[in-house]
Amino acid sequence: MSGTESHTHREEDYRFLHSMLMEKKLHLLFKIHERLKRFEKRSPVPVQEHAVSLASELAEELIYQGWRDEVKELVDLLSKPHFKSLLSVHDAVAQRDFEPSLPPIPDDVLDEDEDSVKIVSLVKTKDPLGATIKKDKSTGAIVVARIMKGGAADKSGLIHEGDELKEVNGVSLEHRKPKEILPLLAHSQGEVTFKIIPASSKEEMSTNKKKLFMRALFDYDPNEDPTIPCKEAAVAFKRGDILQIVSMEDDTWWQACHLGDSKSRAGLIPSPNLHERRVALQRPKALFKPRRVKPPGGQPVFPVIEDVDYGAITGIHVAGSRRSFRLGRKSSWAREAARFRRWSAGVHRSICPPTYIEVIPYHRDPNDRHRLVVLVGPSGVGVNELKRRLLISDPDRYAVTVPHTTREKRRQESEGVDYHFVPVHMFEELILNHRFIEYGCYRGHYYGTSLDSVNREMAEGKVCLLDIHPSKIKHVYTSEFKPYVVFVKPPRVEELRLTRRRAKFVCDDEDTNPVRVFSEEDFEDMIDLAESMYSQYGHLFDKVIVNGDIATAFRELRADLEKIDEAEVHWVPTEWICSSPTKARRSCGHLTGWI
Ligand SMILES: Nc1ncnc2c1ncn2[C@@H]1O[C@H](COP(=O)(O)OP(=O)(O)OP(=O)(O)O)[C@@H](O)[C@H]1O
Repeated sequence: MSGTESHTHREEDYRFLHSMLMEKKLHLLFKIHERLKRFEKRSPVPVQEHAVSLASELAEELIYQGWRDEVKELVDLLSKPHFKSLLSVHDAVAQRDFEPSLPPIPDDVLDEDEDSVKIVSLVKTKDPLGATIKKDKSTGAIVVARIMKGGAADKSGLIHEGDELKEVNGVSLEHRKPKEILPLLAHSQGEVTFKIIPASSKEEMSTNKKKLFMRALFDYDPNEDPTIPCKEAAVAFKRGDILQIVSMEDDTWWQACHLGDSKSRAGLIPSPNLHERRVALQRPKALFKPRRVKPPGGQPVFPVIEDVDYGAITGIHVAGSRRSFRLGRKSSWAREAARFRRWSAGVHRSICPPTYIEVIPYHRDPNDRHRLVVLVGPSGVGVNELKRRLLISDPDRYAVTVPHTTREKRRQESEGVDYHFVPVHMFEELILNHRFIEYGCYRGHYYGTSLDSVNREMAEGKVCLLDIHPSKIKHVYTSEFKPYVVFVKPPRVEELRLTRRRAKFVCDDEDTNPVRVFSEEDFEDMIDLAESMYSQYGHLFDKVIVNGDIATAFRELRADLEKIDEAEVHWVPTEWICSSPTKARRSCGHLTGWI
């Protein structure tokens, strides 16, 4: 009370406070509180757990002690129902009988390499467990999506959001859909046993960087590297290999091992910084020296010409088929300019070369859309021919997009089959809204392949075959399309001569001879262009098919596409699946700039 005086100005307040603090009940409450606190500190354990039987034994004993008043009183006390109930509650608490009885953990439940697995048993009442589950898109695992406050799962404190469910009552949940699992839970009565990988242990794993994978975007051979600190400690790899990164602590040399080889010792690989520095130091080859060229009869211009190799009209399709007029258009002037483009591309690449891209496994659900198949290659190499053969081989499986155009519909053509015929203003609106993957203008008319046309085929459940210039891959390099990029490469010139003897291709309509055979120059251009495409965009290619003998190339392509479609795991860029960048991606932040 002395402490309160300065704060209480009014007499009545003071009196009220005084009477309250002097209240006997309040003092008793404090005493109880202190007792409980002391009691808690002692953490009492029951003296024994069978007070009920002890009391009845005692009562029996007492009977033989003769009926003295004290004995009689004690026997009366012990036989009172309230007292008996009190002892029985004591026993229940002492034996922790209020908790559900759980079955013993089966012996075979833990695999040796699953040391982070947790077995959780809950007693299920009629009420639901109070948790929702979902399938993790990237891993295919069943994970706890939400825990409802106050539900059985929440009260148990044993299941948490993000936990991966491996088994329910001994039934494996692998390859199961959430809707197949719910009945499993609904029908369980009494105890439900879960095998769980706790979310916390998964986080630990990722912070330990045990599960960080990168796809190599360049070839590395330690035997050719004079700067490697120790050749024996290095790991060789090829472009496209998946590496498990185990340490990024050193700025110059990372540590990694090949996918599936994690049990063996990790080795050194060049860090992105090191590889970039090295490439930047390499001087562009003298072979590709830029030259000023003059267009025929025109002003001398600096030869930066948009898409000379591909013509100014990339992306013209006739019902999804390319027209091969591009080679035919080439003049010696255009050829010279193309050479400059190759040189400048080489210089540009040497400034920011591709190094690694973080990837994660994507488990494709059979109900998911097929991946988009992108076919790229130099003009005339046979992309169209391969696409045609795929379509004929299985028209129910494969499809191509219907292009848009602003030109007049011809008599034999149908809307939505040969083209989507649209007015110019609509085409330009689609351009402004970035709805085209590729578009161009030819003889005063627009032609283009839209994202919507690809989506349409994919939504039909078809494997959509898209044939675009590699510079346009970036428009479909997203989780929505998950493109699988096939590069069709010409064989050596001798084989081209042999295989293309009878082949003809469609040239520019303005050409005197719109359908003509390949010339030596065409072969040279095709090989040159393939080389520059590979060096500039090779990091985006998932598969390279050499189109020498057409039947062999077609068989290889079809088998590869079937294999991809059936594959359980697809290693795809992490950013297609996860929205938040990991530490690793932050350290390779320039990766997104590559495409
Ligand atoms: N492996 C091959 N052997 C023989 N001829 C081939 C082979 N591949 C393609 N051809 C033929 O070469 C010509 C050009 O092929 P195609 O039209 O498929 O090329 P493309 O890559 O689609 O070129 P563009 O994009 O310029 O149309 C066609 O006559 C085609 O039948």
